[in-house]
Amino acid sequence: MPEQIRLSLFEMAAPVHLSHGMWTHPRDQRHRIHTVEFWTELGQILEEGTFDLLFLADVLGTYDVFTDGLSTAVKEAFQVPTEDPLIVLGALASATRDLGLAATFSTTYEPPFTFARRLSTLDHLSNGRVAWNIVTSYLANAARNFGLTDQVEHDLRYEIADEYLTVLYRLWQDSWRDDAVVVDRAARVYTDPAKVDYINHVGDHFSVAGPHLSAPSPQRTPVLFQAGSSIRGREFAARHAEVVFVGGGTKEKVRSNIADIRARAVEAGRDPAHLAFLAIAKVIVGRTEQEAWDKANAYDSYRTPREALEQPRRTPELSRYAPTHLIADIIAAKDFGYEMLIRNFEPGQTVADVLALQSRSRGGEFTVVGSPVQVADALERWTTETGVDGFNIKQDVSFDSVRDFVDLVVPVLRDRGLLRDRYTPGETLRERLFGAGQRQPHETHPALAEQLARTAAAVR
Ligand SMILES: Cc1cc2nc3c(=O)[nH]c(=O)nc-3n(C[C@H](O)[C@H](O)[C@H](O)COP(=O)(O)O)c2cc1C
Repeated sequence: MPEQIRLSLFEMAAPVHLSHGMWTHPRDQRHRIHTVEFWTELGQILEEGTFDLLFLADVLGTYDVFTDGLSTAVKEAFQVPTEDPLIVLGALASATRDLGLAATFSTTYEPPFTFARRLSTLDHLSNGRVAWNIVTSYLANAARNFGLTDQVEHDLRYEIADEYLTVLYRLWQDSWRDDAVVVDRAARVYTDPAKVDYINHVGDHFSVAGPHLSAPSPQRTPVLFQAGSSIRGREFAARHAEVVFVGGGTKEKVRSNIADIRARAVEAGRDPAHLAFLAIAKVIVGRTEQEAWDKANAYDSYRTPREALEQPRRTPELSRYAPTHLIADIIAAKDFGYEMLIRNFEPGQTVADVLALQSRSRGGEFTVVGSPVQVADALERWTTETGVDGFNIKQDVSFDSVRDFVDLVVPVLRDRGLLRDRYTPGETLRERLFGAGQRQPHETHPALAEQLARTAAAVR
């Protein structure tokens, strides 16, 4: 049986995540993101297509980085207005039964104790379907929303995040034993006090006594996602992530990103086979290739021109450089958005190489326009040639893009044995991604490795 392709839908509780301008398409439904009905409908389509999970991105500030301040971001609905993804996941826990539910949360601004409880609650309510994408946040406006004048320095953010994770692991894994809750009415013991403990963490950035307020949830530690691209970000991913989002670019670049992170995982004492990788993919499918291209061209007429949004936002303004300018030099100068260049390109490439690739792939990442068989071929080729385990699929028009994918591509993937045709009842998200019985992180993951070391020390 061939390896199954992992499918995640890449979304955000906002009218625009990455599909600039597509909210102007008459069929787009994202103006309804603040309604339970929108998420219920999306969740049901994804479960019909037996997607592994829905992933919601998040930011804690606005993109007031354009020359006109706030205006462009607000007019274009560019990641604003945006609703709290963790609350959306709560609604989805009830509206769906099997779909994995993943959201971004930043380790830079809100303390770990309350966040630990929120995720445990979601893991309980969803019967173990929750995943967390760990970010440290990159928007200056977010810093100003939390009492700071500017962002915490990049590598320090990751240092804080490391300690944040240590606190969470101790709350999730150590604080309550599996059999702590007994609900023994006759003996008048709800929870056995010998099986719940303080964590008494005192570190450079956090001081948390515990105990954790939630009883152990099905996965205890939710499935951990990460997408760092800097050296420090990759080190962090190699240590903590179970699923890593790798950027697009060329197949060679994706392959080398995966090899790099797996090698760093070995250095961190982990089994590199216990990391899965998802690449961002944009898919436009029609019943025929012609229909798909007609759709792609029609969509293009609704997009906000790339120059109006993307260049000033996340990617260096490449027009300021000579075509022969080396990517390595832009990265070394840390020009605004340089992280995207690290993720997607090789230092030896030039500005001309980047521009050529961006225009070929309509956005610098894996894009496929075609018939159902052509799309399935491309997805299959990408997994075998790069080693990614699956895709984080973007929508142009919600719900049409995912509806097309489920109606047209999913049957082909199922025929080829690349996608399940039903879910396994009662499995947690981690079991779905890493195999039956894997409810908690693998033994070499720090969530467990550190706990095992502490238990061994206590026994000695
Ligand atoms: C698929 C994907 C999803 C991401 N989602 C978010 C997100 O929701 N919120 C966020 O602040 N950053 C998000 N990022 C950005 C990364 O977390 C990270 O900040 C960025 O890749 C730069 O890496 P660095 O911090 O290691 O330099 C995402 C990146 C990728 C590739």
